[in-house]
Amino acid sequence: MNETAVVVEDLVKTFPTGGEPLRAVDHINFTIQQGEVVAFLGPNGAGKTTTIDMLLGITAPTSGRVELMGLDAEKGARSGRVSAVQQTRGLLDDFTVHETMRVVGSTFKLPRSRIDEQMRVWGLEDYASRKVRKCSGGQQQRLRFALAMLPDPDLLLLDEPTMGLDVDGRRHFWSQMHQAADEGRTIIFATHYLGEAEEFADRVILINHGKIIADGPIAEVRASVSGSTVTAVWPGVDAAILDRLPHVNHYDVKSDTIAFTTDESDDLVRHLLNHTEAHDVLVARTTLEDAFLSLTSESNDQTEDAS
Ligand SMILES: Nc1ncnc2c1ncn2[C@@H]1O[C@H](COP(=O)(O)OP(=O)(O)OP(=O)(O)O)[C@@H](O)[C@H]1O
Repeated sequence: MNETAVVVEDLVKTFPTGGEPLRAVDHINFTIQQGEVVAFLGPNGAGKTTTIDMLLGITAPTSGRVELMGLDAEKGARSGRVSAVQQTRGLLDDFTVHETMRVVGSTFKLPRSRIDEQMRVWGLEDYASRKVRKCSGGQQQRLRFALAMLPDPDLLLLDEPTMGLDVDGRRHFWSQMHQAADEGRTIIFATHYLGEAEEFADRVILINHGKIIADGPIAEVRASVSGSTVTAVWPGVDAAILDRLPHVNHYDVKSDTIAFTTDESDDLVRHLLNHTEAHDVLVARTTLEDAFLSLTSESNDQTEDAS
């Protein structure tokens, strides 16, 4: 059964500024099927949080439509089928950890056993009676995860979920999310950590300046930035020589090392070693990070050209 979890149609959000309104989300469209794990990637200010806030019904779209599990955003959030972990919101400072869990559990009429289980799963028992404001950032984040999982949601929306977590916390979080995904839940997360997207997501939606600039399986997005990176040590090489090299799409000079992107790495390596002074030549396949940098810089160029 492949139910549609999320539909986003021609979604726009503009914010007033002193002058020209700021279009934080600019006519985006996507559909996510139940059971997909999707990473929203994008540089600071790309529009990831604004998009997630519209999915959650926290921010009203300027125009366009959002549907979650067949419900509009607000009803989706109220139903308990959709849960969120957000960067800063969602906790009351003067409640203890256990009280917070109980209050949220009672709004969904959950049995005590479910609350105890999630306290255990997220390692909250050791500081159950601590006030939220006295918990560390990582402990508060664990509480947010426990609260999000409490109603056994079908869809999880996570805005930079592992920010501020130590290595153990991060590992524990992702192992729980792996389990949640294996159970067929849909997971959408915004992240700056390309490694997390690469390791965990089936699909990546790359956002820049409020627009989707790539959407697809990680391997496809990586491959859309064609070819490989070839690096070589070549002290004092002239730009005029680099400009004339065959088989090169693009190059960057960092002191004595030149990084080339190419679709024909074998031919380029052969040329460099046989016909030039370059040495210590290395070939690496394009990483998601290369794709991310290349696609965002292309879209920055287009935005500059348009303005
Ligand atoms: N309430 C608001 N009022 C005015 N501008 C806003 C508001 N919220 C966000 N913006 C602007 O909208 C743009 C997108 O912001 P958003 O927080 O969605 O980006 P992001 O991709 O989540 O960034 P980050 O990775 O830094 O968290 C930014 O330019 C931001 O300054």
